[in-house]
Amino acid sequence: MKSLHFGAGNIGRGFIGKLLSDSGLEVIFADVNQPLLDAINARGHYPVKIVGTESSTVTVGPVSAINSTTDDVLEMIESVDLITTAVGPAVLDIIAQSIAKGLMRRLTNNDAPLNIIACENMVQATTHLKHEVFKHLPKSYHEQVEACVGFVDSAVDRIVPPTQADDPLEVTVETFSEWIVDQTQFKGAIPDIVGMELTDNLLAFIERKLFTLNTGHAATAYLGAYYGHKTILQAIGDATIYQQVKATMQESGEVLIRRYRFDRAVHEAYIEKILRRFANPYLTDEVDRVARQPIRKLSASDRLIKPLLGTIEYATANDNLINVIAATLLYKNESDPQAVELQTLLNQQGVKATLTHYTGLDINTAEVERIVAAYQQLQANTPSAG
Ligand SMILES: NC(=O)C1=CN([C@@H]2O[C@H](COP(=O)(O)OP(=O)(O)OC[C@H]3O[C@@H](n4cnc5c(N)ncnc54)[C@H](O)[C@@H]3O)[C@@H](O)[C@H]2O)C=CC1
Ligand SMILES: O=P(O)(O)OC[C@H]1O[C@](O)(CO)[C@@H](O)[C@@H]1O
Repeated sequence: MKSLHFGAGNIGRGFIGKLLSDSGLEVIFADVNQPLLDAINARGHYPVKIVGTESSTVTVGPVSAINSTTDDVLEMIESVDLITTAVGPAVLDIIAQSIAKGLMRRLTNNDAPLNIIACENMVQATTHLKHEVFKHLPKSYHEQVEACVGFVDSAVDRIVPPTQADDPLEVTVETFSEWIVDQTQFKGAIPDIVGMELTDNLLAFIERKLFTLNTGHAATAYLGAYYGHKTILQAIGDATIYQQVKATMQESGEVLIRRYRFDRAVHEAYIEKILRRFANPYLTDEVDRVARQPIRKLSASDRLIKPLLGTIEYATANDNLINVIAATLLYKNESDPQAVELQTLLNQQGVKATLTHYTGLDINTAEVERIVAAYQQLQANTPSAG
């Protein structure tokens, strides 16, 4: 079997590409980073360092790579058995056009089933990709694509920070990994991929990961930035932050327990495990990586506002979520375009208008007032640098 993976980055090489290769699939990466593509093709394999209490280095390959912006991708789509992505939610709309063109070429002479799995930190990312692909498909293709192409939603969980190694292909990953896919959305036989778990209740798993790992990680990052920490390890090692992160995850966890009837003790243990993952001393993860694109993370369907809306729905505690959202508004990073845009709007329109603009929260809700008050309190008590 042959698979095409869009995005030869941290997750692409460190997680999804590794699982596909470990399962015996021929892996072809599509990316826009030409030096990265050239390095992959020059060696045909790359090292993955797996770090935790037990650390090891494994070699992933044979692999090859093509440029995502060329017709090579269209040709590859004609013959592959599986497409996966890890490009970042915003890039899905870009690759959708290439996928649509590739499908049009494929379906003229190949109606074998093809499954597409977007592996992004985004709820139902593949369903979104499907809608974008269909925008670029003439209506005459819609029925055939619906019959032959599965767009499979997934939840992806492994912390993979940018490599610190001299070798640009080396990627360092934590021991933990979880890739869960919606088994009801496949067309044809479900590929047997080691580490790919099947479920018919994906939304519960997506929200469990988004509301626990990503919410907790965002809390660690934005509180870490506020208190002047550079790495996640430093931030989670700060007792003040640790307690607030844990309490935030418990608030978002209460929503999951009520919504999906999760076992309370099991979920508490899941939170504790994620806190230990954040404190992995072998993983060098930057606050700025986890805090990247704060506007995306303040959106209504993402890791901060979606759980907050759940606390409103179930009338449960949310003081810590409120405080983390306020800390997010204080996040500054001149090299992150979304962080710059956020601060610009705050300076131009003030907190309340900026908050409601990006989060979609109703300006008249008590939570908006409370976030503004928390923002002002944090601003007044900003820790001195150094
Ligand atoms: N890094 C992590 O720990 C985790 C990340 N994720 C998610 O995985 C996705 C990727 O994240 P990372 O691997 O960390 O990012 P990354 O920045 O390391 O990798 C993204 C890759 O996509 C490539 N790319 C950009 N535009 C492209 C295009 N048009 N066609 C093909 N490739 C293109 C980039 O050159 C880069 O190599 C994101 O949705 C992220 O939220 C999910 C779980 C863990
Ligand atoms: O990739 P994003 O959505 O910008 O945020 C990084 C998040 O992804 C992860 O890498 C894993 O989901 C976490 O480390 C972090 O919460």
